[in-house]
Formats: sequence, C-alpha cells, structure tokens
Amino acid sequence: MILFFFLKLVSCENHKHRQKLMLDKKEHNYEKAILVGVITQNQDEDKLTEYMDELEFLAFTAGATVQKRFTQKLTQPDSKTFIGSGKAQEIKEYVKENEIGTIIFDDELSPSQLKNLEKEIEVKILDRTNLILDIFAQRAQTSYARTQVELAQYQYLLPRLTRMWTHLERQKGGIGMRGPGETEIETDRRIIRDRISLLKDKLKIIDKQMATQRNNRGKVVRAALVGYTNVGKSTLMNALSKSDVFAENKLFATLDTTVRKVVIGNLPFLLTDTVGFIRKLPTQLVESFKSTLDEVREADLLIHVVDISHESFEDQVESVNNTLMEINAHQKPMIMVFNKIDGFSYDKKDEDDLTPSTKKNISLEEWTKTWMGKSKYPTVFISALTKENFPEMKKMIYDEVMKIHISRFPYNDFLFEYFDNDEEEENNNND
Ligand SMILES: Nc1nc2c(ncn2[C@@H]2O[C@H](COP(=O)(O)OP(=O)(O)OP(=O)(O)O)[C@@H](O)[C@H]2O)c(=O)[nH]1
Ligand SMILES: [Mg+2]
Repeated sequence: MILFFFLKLVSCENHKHRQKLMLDKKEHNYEKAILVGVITQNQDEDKLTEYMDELEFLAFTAGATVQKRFTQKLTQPDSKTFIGSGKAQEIKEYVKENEIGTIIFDDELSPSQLKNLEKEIEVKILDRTNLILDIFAQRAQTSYARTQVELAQYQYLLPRLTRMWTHLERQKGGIGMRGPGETEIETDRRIIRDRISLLKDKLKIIDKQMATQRNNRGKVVRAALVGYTNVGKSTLMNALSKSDVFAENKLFATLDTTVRKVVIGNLPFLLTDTVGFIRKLPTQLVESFKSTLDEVREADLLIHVVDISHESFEDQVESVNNTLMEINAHQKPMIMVFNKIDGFSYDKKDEDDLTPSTKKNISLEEWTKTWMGKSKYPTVFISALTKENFPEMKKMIYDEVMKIHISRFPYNDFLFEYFDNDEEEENNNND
C-alpha cells in the first residue's frame, strides 16, 4: 500500500506539490497500532521488552497508540513474511477484530516481505526505519531539516522500487517482459533519482553556507551536546545558556542545530544542541543529516549526556559511542554528564538477602565505582531539571574548555578566572 502511494506521489507532475505531499503524507491522528518483534538467538526476552518499549515510544511520538504487542521466537526470520505463517494468521485475526490500522515491525523488512505481509494481512505495515523517517518528516521545521529528511525518504524508497520491480519481473517471467508497468516504474525511478540529485545539490549549497558560518564564529572553543534521544540535551542547553530551545518528552524533539554562546566564569564558548541518536539509526538519515552532524564532527569538546534514570542507559551510551565512531568523532575530548538523577531509583536489597545483585540493585554511589568511575572522561551526575550538582558540572566544563582554549589560542591573552557567580552569568549569557 505504502509503496503504491509513493508511486502515485512521485508520478505527480508538480514538483512543489509533490514535495509537500512527500513530507506531509502519513499524519497519524493517534491511529491504533500493534507492534511486532522477533526474538532471535542473540537476543533475550528482557532485551526484546526494552526494544519494544522503545518502539512503542517511537510509535507514540509518530502519533499511534499501541493496542497490543506480538512477539515470536525464531531461529531466523522467514524470508517471505518475516514472521511465521501461524503468527501472521493470529495477527490478521486480531487486526480485523479490533480495527487496527497499522502494524509496526521492530526490524527493517525487505521489500518482498513487506509486500507479502500487506497482501496477507491487508493493513498498512511500517518498519522501524519507516517509522523514524516519518517522525523526522513530521518534526522537520526548517527548510534545511525538511530537505535532509526528504532526501532520506527518497533514498529509502529508491532501492525498494528497484527490488519491487525485480520481484514483479520474476513473477511475470523475466526477460522479454517489457510492458507499460516497467516503463512507469522506470519513469518513477528516474524522477526519484533526479529529485535526489536536486536535493543533494540544494544541501551542498546550504552545507557551504553553514561551513562559512562556522568559520566566522571566531576564536572560541566549540562544545557540542551529544547523546541518545530524549536524555535532556535541550533542557541542559536551556539551563546553561538560558535560551529557549524546544524540549519535550517525546523522541527527536530536536532536529535542527542550535548554537548559543555560553559563559562560565569569564570564559566564553559556543554550545551546540543537536539531533539525538538512536539504536539502529537508519543509514539514510545519518547520511543526509551529514551537515547537522558536522557540528558534532567539528566540535572541540563533546558533552555526552546520558539519562541515568532509563533502564537501558548503558546500551544507549554504547549506541551513541558507535554513532560517534561512524561519523569519526570518537577521539575528541569528552565529558560524561549523567542526567536525570532526580528520577533515578534502584531496588535496595535487604541486608540478609543473599541472592546475587542485578543492575537494578545498584545505587548511584555504587555505579560510580563501576566502569563509570574508571572512564577516561571526566564524569558528573546532575539533574538538568532541579539543577543539582550544576556548580560541579560547570567547573568541569570550564576546566575542559580552558584546556582546549589554551592549546588552541595561545595568543589570546585574556585572563579567564573561574568563579561561579550566577548573577554575572545572567548578564553574560544573553547573546
Ligand atoms: N526528571 C527529569 N527529567 C528531565 C531532566 N532533564 C530533562 N528531562 C525531561 O526529559 C525530556 C526530554 O528532554 P529534552 O531536553 O527534550 O531531551 P533531548 O535530549 O533534547 O531530546 P531530543 O531532542 O528528542 O533528542 C523532557 O520531558 C524533559 O523535561 C532531568 O534532569 N530530570
Ligand atoms: Mg533536544
């Protein structure tokens, strides 16, 4: 269904009209959805629950309410329908009975799996990538973000068009079957390719402007907030720069980069708030958000924000580190900021309880003695909401920025002396 819709879209004559449709397409009015996840050999059930929780949050952010979760244990996904046929039947019955409009899979489906499932169950089917692209499309505000998202959408679509055609071709008997169908798809493919190169050109121009802007920022250290989505980067940005960046309890609240001048002590530096990372970030998005990520790549210092109240925070840290590696920003100086300590809780064990401790029994104090304490990066525990431990964090940021400042701009003979005076900052921070 979706592919068909896309095809209709790209055949549309008017470019502007088409672009608008492309971005505005699936506006979900809190439609009813179900989730489907598969446990494979290298996953356990706890992990699956965590992944499904995240998928449900993504679905909610996109505008769907989840009615039920379906899971299945498989040694390997079915090549035709991803899940087994019995499970597909069970889902079909549930969907019919409960008038479900959307099925969301946690994994990326191959084009033929998607097609077979839609044929079998007869409702709209989305995979994780599709869902994330959709959220980005709904949330992109500036023309820059919209251009990046549109590029990612077309890049997602293009191989699916190709492979879908290959699939049809095989059905029809292959070579020699050159009919009107193919011409149509060929035309659509050409239109998409043209559009992709147009968007790339457009982005190149913007990239150049942004690079110039970055170069014009003068001799100041640049720090960037990085971290998993929804950990509190924008909230921290607002607290540090007294600005008003949009923050909310949904995923990907921030798509556009915001840069603010921040002064700690007497030391001015630039702080960038940027898009959050997520597990299995679609590659199309990483690529088309290249210049947004340039802010991270070109930063002198990374402030890695972690939501320590989230039960999967360790996985999230790993995920962020992997993405940093992918964009080649993993060797920069970094500060680890463990946020949301106000929301942190743990199951304190009774003293006579001799069952082995799990991660759920670890207090903050004990966490600091794990890998966290041994980290080569300065580490601090804060709450961006209550501002607990802000003086400690500010001193830490100050020290790191100062180190970089001295090595970078040795002739910038300003005397920056550290002091923590909020009143002074109030005056300095209004840029
Ligand atoms: N309890 C608690 N909530 C917080 C804290 N910091 C941020 N939040 C909440 O966490 C949610 C996400 O905050 P954001 O600042 O939007 O997070 P972000 O990292 O910018 O998220 P994206 O832009 O979506 O990647 C919001 O509802 C904040 O109010 C904190 O220290 N404690
Ligand atoms: Mg944000």
